[in-house]
Amino acid sequence: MTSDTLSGWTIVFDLDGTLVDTAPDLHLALNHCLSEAGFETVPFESIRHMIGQGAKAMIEKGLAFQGAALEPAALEPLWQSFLQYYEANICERSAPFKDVTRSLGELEEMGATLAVCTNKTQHLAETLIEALGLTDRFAIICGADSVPEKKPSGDHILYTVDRARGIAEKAVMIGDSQTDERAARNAGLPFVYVTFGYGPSPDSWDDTAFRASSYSEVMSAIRSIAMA
Ligand SMILES: O=C(O)COP(=O)(O)O
Ligand SMILES: [Mg+2]
Repeated sequence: MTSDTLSGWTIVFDLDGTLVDTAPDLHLALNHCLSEAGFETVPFESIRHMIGQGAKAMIEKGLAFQGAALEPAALEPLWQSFLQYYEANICERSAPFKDVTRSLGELEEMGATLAVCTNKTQHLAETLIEALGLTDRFAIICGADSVPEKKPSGDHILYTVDRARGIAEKAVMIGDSQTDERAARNAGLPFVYVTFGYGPSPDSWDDTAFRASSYSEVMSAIRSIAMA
């Protein structure tokens, strides 16, 4: 591939489970807020299925895991406690997945613009990416609270592409969950599903969806999309 193969292309990445393995730190923060409020903690193996729709949804799933539920107002203090703990301990054990840093560099060399579209809050997403030294890689980081409707709304992705000064016709979404796949479909973007994240895997596949079990497969998928 020539060095400008991806010129004009915007590659949009989900954050948790796609760029960064955040499960260990999210697990500690979730258990902190649950136990502080007098609930049981949840085992690490269960956390993967609770990530992907934002922190509030994760806390609700942590409660449901033990047969509990709270009204929105009663959930608020747990959410605040989660946010406070997580912000202070956001990058204790979190790390980019294998080959992420190298692949981002290669995409940049090929002329692509890189962006993050995440259901994390804007502040937490920026804090994590900064802690990992990756801020300069991205034209834009677009958190759930910086758009009117978060993923699975396609608008979250389209807004991200627009703010990265890209165009939807030359954009790809990379993500680890059904939420990402639905958002990509709603936005009309090709989608690359990474199998090493937290899932759940998409419930529908068409010819615009690719499956990648490593960053080298992510790179191949992006190449075939751009060359189609
Ligand atoms: O924090 C979450 O639950 C989701 O974040 P993601 O959209 O980056 O996967
Ligand atoms: Mg994710």
